[in-house]
Amino acid sequence: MKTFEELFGELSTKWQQKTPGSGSVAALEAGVHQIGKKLVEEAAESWMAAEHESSERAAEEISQLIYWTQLMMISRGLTPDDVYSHL
Ligand SMILES: N=c1c2ncn([C@@H]3O[C@H](COP(=O)(O)OP(=O)(O)OP(=O)(O)O)[C@@H](O)[C@H]3O)c2ncn1[C@@H]1O[C@H](COP(=O)(O)O)[C@@H](O)[C@H]1O
Repeated sequence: MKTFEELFGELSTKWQQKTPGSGSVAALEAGVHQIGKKLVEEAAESWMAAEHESSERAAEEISQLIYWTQLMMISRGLTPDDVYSHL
C-alpha cells in the first residue's frame, strides 16, 4: 500500500531516471494523447465498477484512475501542489 504522494514520488523518480522495464516510463514516452485515452478508460471503468460491482472492485479501478491521473500530471510537469491549489 502507498499514499498518493509516495506513488507520485516513485513515478517521478522512474521518469527522471528513465528506469528500464518500467511500464510507467513507456507510457510517459508514448505521450499525453495515449495517457489521456487510458485516463478516460479508467474513469469509465471506475464508474461501471461503482455502479455494478463490489466496493473492492470499485476501489481497484479508482486506484488505476489515480495512477493514470498521476502520469498525466507528470507528462505536463505538474506537481501535487499545483493540483491541490485548486482544491
Ligand atoms: N499503480 C500502478 C498501476 N495502476 C494501474 N497500472 C497499469 O495500468 C494499466 C491498467 O490497464 P487495464 O485497465 O487494461 O488493466 P487490466 O489489467 O486489464 O485491469 P482492469 O482495469 O481490466 O481491471 C495496466 O497496464 C497496469 O499495469 C499501474 N501500473 C503501475 N502502478 C504502480 O506504479 C509504480 C511503477 O510501476 P512500473 O512503471 O511498472 O515500474 C509501481 O508502484 C506500480 O505498482
